[in-house]
Amino acid sequence: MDWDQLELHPRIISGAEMCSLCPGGAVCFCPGPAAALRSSSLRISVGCPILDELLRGGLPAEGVTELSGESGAGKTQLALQVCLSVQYPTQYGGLNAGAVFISTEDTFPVRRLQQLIRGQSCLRSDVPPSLISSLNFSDRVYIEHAADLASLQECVSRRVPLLLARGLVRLVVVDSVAALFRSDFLASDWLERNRQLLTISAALHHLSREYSTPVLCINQVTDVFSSSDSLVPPSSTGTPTLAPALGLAWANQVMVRLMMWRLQGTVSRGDQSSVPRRLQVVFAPHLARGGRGAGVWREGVRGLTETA
Ligand SMILES: Nc1ncnc2c1ncn2[C@@H]1O[C@H](COP(=O)(O)OP(=O)(O)OP(=O)(O)O)[C@@H](O)[C@H]1O
Repeated sequence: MDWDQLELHPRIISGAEMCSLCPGGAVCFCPGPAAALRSSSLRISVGCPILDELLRGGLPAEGVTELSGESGAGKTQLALQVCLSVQYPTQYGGLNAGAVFISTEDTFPVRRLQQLIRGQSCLRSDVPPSLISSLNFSDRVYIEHAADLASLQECVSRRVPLLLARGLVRLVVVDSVAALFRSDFLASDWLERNRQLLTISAALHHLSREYSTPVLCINQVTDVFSSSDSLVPPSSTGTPTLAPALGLAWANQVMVRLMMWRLQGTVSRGDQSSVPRRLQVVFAPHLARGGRGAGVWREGVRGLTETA
């Protein structure tokens, strides 16, 4: 499969003048993706040099980045990893601050976070061990639960701004955006659903802009039966194909879209094995399309070397 030949997204993201977040004369909530990237060349390392290379340093330190993918792809694993990375000083790819993790579906995976914290000295061999052991990682991950849209709105408009204003956090993770929109609306409510989507995304953009903070939104995928709409084959033989959930109304609010999915087979390393994954850049104003293989290990998500 030549991944770069995939028809990834219908819209064009090219010049500094084009704001992909506010198409068609809609009310503009944002400075546009290129402006957001111009204002800061800072990136948050995702904790692995191979994946950072794909992302030209990591996640942009401003704007809304979406990570979508099928269940079990490793989206939450990568998001947790970034919640730790952001705590390092900037020379190690962090922003020297904590993260707020808004969980909308499952209970927050506390034990897995603790395992990832213990694995930092293995994952982050670029960081002095004394620095790793001096950081109280778990004290700087703030967990919020939002079981419905009203709670999410309350969270992003009241509690999260307090954390940001006090300088306690510099990363907002929402895991996941799709869950609430799937549970709170019937298919016939699409107009109200889109209105709520824009309200939530406006609040997230406001947080990002006001506090110079990156927002990472986890999204799920839906089956797509038209080949022209499809983004990703779930496997080499797979039909139907998969596309991020929530449609174009949401896609147009996102500055960077990444996808992650499981491939077939197994990769091994020492006493561990993993289902191989792929992290793919679907669109981003500063990145070429491309992807890298990855595995989920005890210490976290790592890109695979070409020979792995
Ligand atoms: N301790 C661990 N060691 C190795 N791999 C792990 C560990 N914990 C989880 N994983 C891997 O991560 C996968 C789950 O990843 P994750 O929870 O990030 O999925 P997801 O993409 O967020 O899925 P969903 O949309 O269902 O929440 C497991 O299926 C397993 O392969």
